[in-house]
Amino acid sequence: MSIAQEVAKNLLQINAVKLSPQNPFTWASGIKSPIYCDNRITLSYPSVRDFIIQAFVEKAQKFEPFDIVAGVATAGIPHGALIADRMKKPFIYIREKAKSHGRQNQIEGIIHEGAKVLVIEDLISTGGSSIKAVEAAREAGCEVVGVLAIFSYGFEKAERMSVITSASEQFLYTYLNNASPTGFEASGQKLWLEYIRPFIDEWHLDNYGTAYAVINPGKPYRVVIEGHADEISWFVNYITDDGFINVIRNGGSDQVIAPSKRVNIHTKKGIVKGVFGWPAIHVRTGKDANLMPEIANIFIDIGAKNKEEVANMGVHRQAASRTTGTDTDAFAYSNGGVVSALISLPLRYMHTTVEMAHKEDIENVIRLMYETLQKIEAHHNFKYF
Ligand SMILES: O=P(O)(O)OC[C@H]1O[C@H](OP(=O)(O)OP(=O)(O)O)[C@H](O)[C@@H]1O
Repeated sequence: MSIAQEVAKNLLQINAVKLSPQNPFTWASGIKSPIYCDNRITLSYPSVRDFIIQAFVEKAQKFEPFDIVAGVATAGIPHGALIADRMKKPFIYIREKAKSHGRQNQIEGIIHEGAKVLVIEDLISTGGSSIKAVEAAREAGCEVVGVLAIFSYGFEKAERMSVITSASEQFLYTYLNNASPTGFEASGQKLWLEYIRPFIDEWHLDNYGTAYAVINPGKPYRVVIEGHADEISWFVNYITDDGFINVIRNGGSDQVIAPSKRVNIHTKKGIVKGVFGWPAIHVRTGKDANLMPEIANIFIDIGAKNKEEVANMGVHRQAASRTTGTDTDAFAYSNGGVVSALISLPLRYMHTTVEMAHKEDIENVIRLMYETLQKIEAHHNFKYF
């Protein structure tokens, strides 16, 4: 008889398997089931208990080396403690969530960062309880070497445990709901760093606006996983006399999908709500019959009656940064990012023999360069945070 068959036989003999087809049991996950296997009953039968603990220990040995046995509250606690005792290992247990009183712990017992932990459950149905325990151990800086249970119902959901944990899903939503427009990614980068910190050895920022983390620093062979921290957005480009806001792209924003979108305008005074307005279908006649959204004809309405009211709400033009097509780009991208700004001169007929600029504009550009340089102090930190 295999260990699995022996365990099943024992569970049936001690009446741990309960059937109630008329009045189904509710499992921890909320699933209604005609079967309930109460593994706690095994603890009341020394010979069954001993058999199960021995089987656990044999499986646990395959996960060596590990430092700590962790029981999942509550039914995983006694089994975990017995296994730890037999293997002469430290024991901890992990609650479903942190206590609201006392020391407010989710993990009870002594753990240390970098510890290798084997998690013990009594049973796995959806895997929800085990995953929460694994996440808690990971958040505490431990490495989970495996999860063992007396049995699993073999549900696909638990067999194929998602790589997306509730903590990573929560992070994703927090990250997505945080505004992180191109050039202003610091708050998003901070959220990412906060989430990733338990998994990394060190982190850095460069002058180019990159935040990066390193695992196993100093090793000769390196692999980079790269991702964008920025969100596409729009910048306020021009405010009309009657209080409408024209925009310019910040990143690859698509004007075709802009109309009818709700908008948050981030200002020094806080968020100003607005909408991308669009003329109604029945008034789009004549030359406007096939009107398509273009950068020049999309606009944000914040309910202001004129330019002054828009300004009073804290909405102002924002200069947009982009690839310049000049050698400024080469400076900006060199040596891990060099802080660069291109100051352009307004002119007409560029690259023709009649290229012309206004003397006043030339003077103002010189002044702008001078004032800008005056503002840069020695060792000025240009990093995002
Ligand atoms: O894989 P899952 O869908 O999470 O289900 C398994 C969990 O359900 C039971 O816990 P329950 O909360 O019923 O009891 P307990 O508090 O005694 O551990 C069982 O002990 C597991 O912990």
